[in-house]
Amino acid sequence: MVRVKICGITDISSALTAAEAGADAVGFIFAPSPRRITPSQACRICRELPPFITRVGVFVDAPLEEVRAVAEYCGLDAIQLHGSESPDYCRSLGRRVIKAFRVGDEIDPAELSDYPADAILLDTFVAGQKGGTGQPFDWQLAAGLKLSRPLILAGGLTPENVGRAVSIVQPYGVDVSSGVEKEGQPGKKDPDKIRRFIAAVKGL
Ligand SMILES: O=C(O)c1ccccc1NCC(=O)[C@H](O)[C@H](O)COP(=O)(O)O
Repeated sequence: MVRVKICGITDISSALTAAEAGADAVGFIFAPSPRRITPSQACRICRELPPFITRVGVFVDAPLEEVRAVAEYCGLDAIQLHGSESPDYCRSLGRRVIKAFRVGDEIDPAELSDYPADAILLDTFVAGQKGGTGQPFDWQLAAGLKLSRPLILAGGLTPENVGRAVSIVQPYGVDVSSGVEKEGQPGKKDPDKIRRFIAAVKGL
């Protein structure tokens, strides 16, 4: 079954809605973003979540020590990197890592395969934005992609389009942020959209 990560969580209620609806993971943004959260807020949410939900921290070119400290403090299970972090940076983290690559007109499978992450996330390239763009890329570019690590599809997914995206790309998992938010309110999740997104992926 395709796994679901609900990203850009900023409050306990949305985290619990995601967990109850069947999300496998939730994400916290520790980088400049309208969805940015402080480590102490994220820590409080992590403590309220039930077991078996993966807690993911999202960072963009943050100092290694900062990432390690936040991961330890919040009890994060995985780190998601959305910047230009080097392979050595990734190895030095000593944690499970999801590396985001932003897709424009093409995908270079060798670049993805060479990076020492536990999973590869494909997101949409939008100049000046590191993530949470709400824009899809051409899913055909990722159709048939053979990687040695799990592939997570992101970028502009919604309850309405995720079923088609999954059928084309057949990813290990999907990741959504703005597609499950209240209209025009970045960081404010819509419980109904969260439920409909997860149901669309898992056929619930
Ligand atoms: O969501 C953000 O604001 C963000 C900012 C900086 C780096 C990463 C960010 N989000 C990471 C995610 O995992 C998002 O789910 C992913 O980019 C997809 O976003 P969306 O297109 O809004 O569903």
